[in-house]
Amino acid sequence: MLEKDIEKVLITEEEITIRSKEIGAQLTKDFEGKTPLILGILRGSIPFLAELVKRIDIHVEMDFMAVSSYHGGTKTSGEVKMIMDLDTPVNGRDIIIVEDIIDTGLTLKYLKELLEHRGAKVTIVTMLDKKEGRKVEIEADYTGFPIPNEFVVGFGLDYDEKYRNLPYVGVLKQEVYMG
Ligand SMILES: O=P(O)(O)OC[C@H]1O[C@H](OP(=O)(O)OP(=O)(O)O)[C@H](O)[C@@H]1O
Ligand code: HPA
Repeated sequence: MLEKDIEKVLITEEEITIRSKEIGAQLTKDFEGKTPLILGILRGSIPFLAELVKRIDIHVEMDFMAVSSYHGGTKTSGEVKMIMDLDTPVNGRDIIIVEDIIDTGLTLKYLKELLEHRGAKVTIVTMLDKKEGRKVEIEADYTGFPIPNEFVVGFGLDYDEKYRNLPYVGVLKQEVYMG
């Protein structure tokens, strides 16, 4: 049903599962002896976060923040808005931010600076990295997949709040944007 709107699949469900296991194993090693706070950024990160946390074999805590830099469609507004903040102190904590994608970098730069300002030690994990989209300098510590400069949907990523529930990452057919 939804598949009819997809031009091409960029990353399959199986590839995401395999990569999540690899990153989870790496985080398990790198954070051994610590209890990091896994911080999911709503809403897009949820499917990837769910894959990833199952592969981390140390104690973690989980929390969520919601910010928004997109007002629907495929264009960024250039400004990041806080929608839902943490209500616990993070001073001195190891925080692992989990994101679905870094594109312009605006969202993560804002979040990283905010949390560091509050005294946290911030590590960034992203499922996708669209390097050509960058407007500000920010790098992930762990990346699932680099992707080309195309608008993608699926596995959490939306177009106008739709397609988040696709079990893979893909590119929409042009006619979908034309309505
Ligand atoms: O690097 P950037 O250009 O800032 O883009 C990345 C951010 O944009 C999307 O979120 P969005 O604000 O659309 O919210 P959502 O997760 O609810 O879709 C995505 O989930 C990232 O959080
Ligand atoms: O390519 C994208 N797709 C969906 N949401 C996004 N937010 C930033 N880049 C993207």
